[in-house]
Amino acid sequence: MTNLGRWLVSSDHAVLASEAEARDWIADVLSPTAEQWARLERFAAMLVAENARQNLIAASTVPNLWVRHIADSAQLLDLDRDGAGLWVDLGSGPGLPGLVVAILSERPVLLVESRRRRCDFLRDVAVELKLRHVAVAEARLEAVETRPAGTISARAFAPLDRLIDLSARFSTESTRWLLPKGRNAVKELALLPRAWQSLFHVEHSRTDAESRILVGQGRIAPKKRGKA
Ligand SMILES: C[S@@+](CC[C@H](N)C(=O)[O-])C[C@H]1O[C@@H](n2cnc3c(N)ncnc32)[C@H](O)[C@@H]1O
Repeated sequence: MTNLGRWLVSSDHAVLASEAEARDWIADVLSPTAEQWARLERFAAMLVAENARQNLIAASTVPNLWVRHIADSAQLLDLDRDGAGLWVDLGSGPGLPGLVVAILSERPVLLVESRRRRCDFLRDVAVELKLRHVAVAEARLEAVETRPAGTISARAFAPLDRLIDLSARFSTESTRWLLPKGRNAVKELALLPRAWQSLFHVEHSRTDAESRILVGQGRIAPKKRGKA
């Protein structure tokens, strides 16, 4: 670890450079069972097929699906090995990272997604892959009933201060925050209130040399709002 500004940053490591490397990394680090591999393959196939019907992932990323989406999601599990309790994935879209987490672990997972067609896909995958520990909240996050989250993840969901503000009510002292934030991670972190910043450190992404993942632990009090 090194210090970058006020934050501890994990050591740099080689990024996954090919689809084969992404698969090997998942196999080596997360040791999926044969059944989990089969589910992961089926999810990948369903995602590509559904992408022809609705815009779920950029077409340019399909040839690199395992690096850009599957391993990119799976790396969050590696950062949460001792995690427990409900995993809440905000703005799950096609289940990235939420469905990958559900396939590779037995953690109960709540996928929060406001768009109906995306929720239809999430439910179809959960039924087809018999992921009984997955629930889909088809709603805006703002309308989802508060419950304690063991882990909160959000990929490409909202600017950092907004996503934390919207989801703070789900956090407890033991909540782990896993927020892939691309190239602007440190900049976004620097804009947070100091009290929030201190809960986070910065990890390098395995899938993009420039991308970072904000990893935090603890309860964040939602901002106080005046009466409308
Ligand atoms: C850019 S997509 C990212 C999807 C997925 N996490 C990924 O990385 O591929 C953002 C998703 O968040 C959903 N979303 C945006 N605002 C939301 C809200 N307030 N509550 C629930 N879902 C929301 C959108 O419908 C969309 O599917």
